[in-house]
Amino acid sequence: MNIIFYHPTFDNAYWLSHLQHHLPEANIRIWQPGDSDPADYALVWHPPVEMLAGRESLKAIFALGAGVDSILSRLKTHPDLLPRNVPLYRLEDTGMARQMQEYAVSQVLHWFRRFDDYQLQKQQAQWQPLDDYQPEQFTIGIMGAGVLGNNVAQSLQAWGFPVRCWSRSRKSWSGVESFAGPDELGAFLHGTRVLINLLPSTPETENIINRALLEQLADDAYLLNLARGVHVVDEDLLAALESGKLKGAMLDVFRREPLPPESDLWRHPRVAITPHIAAVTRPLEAIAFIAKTIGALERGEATTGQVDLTRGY
Ligand SMILES: NC(=O)C1=CN([C@@H]2O[C@H](COP(=O)(O)OP(=O)(O)OC[C@H]3O[C@@H](n4cnc5c(N)ncnc54)[C@H](O)[C@@H]3O)[C@@H](O)[C@H]2O)C=CC1
Ligand SMILES: O=C(O)C(=O)CO
Repeated sequence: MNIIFYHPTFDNAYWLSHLQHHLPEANIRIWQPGDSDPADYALVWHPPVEMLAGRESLKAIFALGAGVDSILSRLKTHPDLLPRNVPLYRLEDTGMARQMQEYAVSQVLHWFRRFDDYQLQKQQAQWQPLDDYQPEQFTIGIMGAGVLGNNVAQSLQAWGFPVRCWSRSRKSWSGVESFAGPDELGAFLHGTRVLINLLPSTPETENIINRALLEQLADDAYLLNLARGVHVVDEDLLAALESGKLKGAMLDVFRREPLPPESDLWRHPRVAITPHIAAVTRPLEAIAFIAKTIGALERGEATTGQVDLTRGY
C-alpha cells in the first residue's frame, strides 16, 4: 500500500514516523512536486493542484482537518484538484471536540459570571457587585449540530444552561431542544441569548449570521463564532454591537486570516479575538482515526467521516 502525505506547515517527519507505526505495512512518503508515482491513499491539507490531479486510482483522500471548505472552494477555479469518484474523508473529532468544549464553556462562563462587565469596571477602579445572571436567562443556541456541536451542547448542559440546536435534520439529544431547517430558524433564534456557530462553510451557510438573524436573538445576546469567518457579515455584527442588541462577541475565525490590522474588529472593546485556535488537529488522534479508516476500507468494512460532496461537508 502506498500513501502520499502533504501538509504545508506540519512537522512531516513526526507525522511520517507515527503513521508508519500505525500502518507498518504501508510505504508512506512526503509528496514532492513532480511525484506522480502510484498511491493508494493521500493525506492532505491545502494540496498543490498537481498533487491529486489525474489520480483516479486513489482509494481515498483524507483532509487533515474537520472542515473541507478550503479544498472544495478551490474546485471552482481548479476542477481537477480532486480526482473524480475518489471518496474524500475529513477528521471527525480526533481531539477537536474536547478543545471546542473547553473554549465554549470557558467563554460562556466568562459572560455568565459577568467578567466582561467587571473588567470594564476595573478600568475605572469601580468596586460594584452586579446582579447575578440566572442559567434560565442564558439559553444557548448552537448552530450546526454535528460532531462538534453535539459535544459542545453536552458540556454546556452539564453547567445547567438551557441548550438548543439548529441543523439540517432534527436531532433527538436528551435535554436539548432541536430545531431543523430554514423554517425553524426563527423559532431557534427567538430567546437564544448565546449563539454558538459550529456550522460547516457551504454556499448555503455563507453570510448566515447577518443583520436579519442577529435581530431575532434575545436582547443583550452574545455571539461565539467557532466555525468559519464567512458565516458572519462583519458590518452587521459591528452594527448589532453598536445598537446594543449584542452585548459581546468572541471570534476565532475570520473572512480573511490573519485578520488584517485595519479591521475594526480588532479595536471594538466588546469583541474578543483568538487566531483560529479553537480546535487544532491533534496528530496522534488524527493518525489513529486515519489508520482505523484505512484498515476498514481495506477490509471492505463500514467507515465514518466521508464528505458528501454534493452537500459540501
Ligand atoms: N475554529 C476551529 O478551530 C475549527 C473550526 N471547525 C469548523 O467546525 C465545523 C463543524 O465541524 P463538525 O461538527 O465536525 O461538522 P459536522 O459535519 O459533523 O456537522 C455539521 C452540522 O451542520 C449542520 N448543517 C450543515 N449545513 C446546514 C444548513 N444549511 N442548515 C442547517 N444546518 C446545517 C449539519 O446538519 C450538521 O449538524 C467545520 O466544518 C469547521 O468549519 C472545525 C474544527 C476546528
Ligand atoms: O480542522 C479544521 O477545520 C480547522 O479549522 C482547524 O483549525
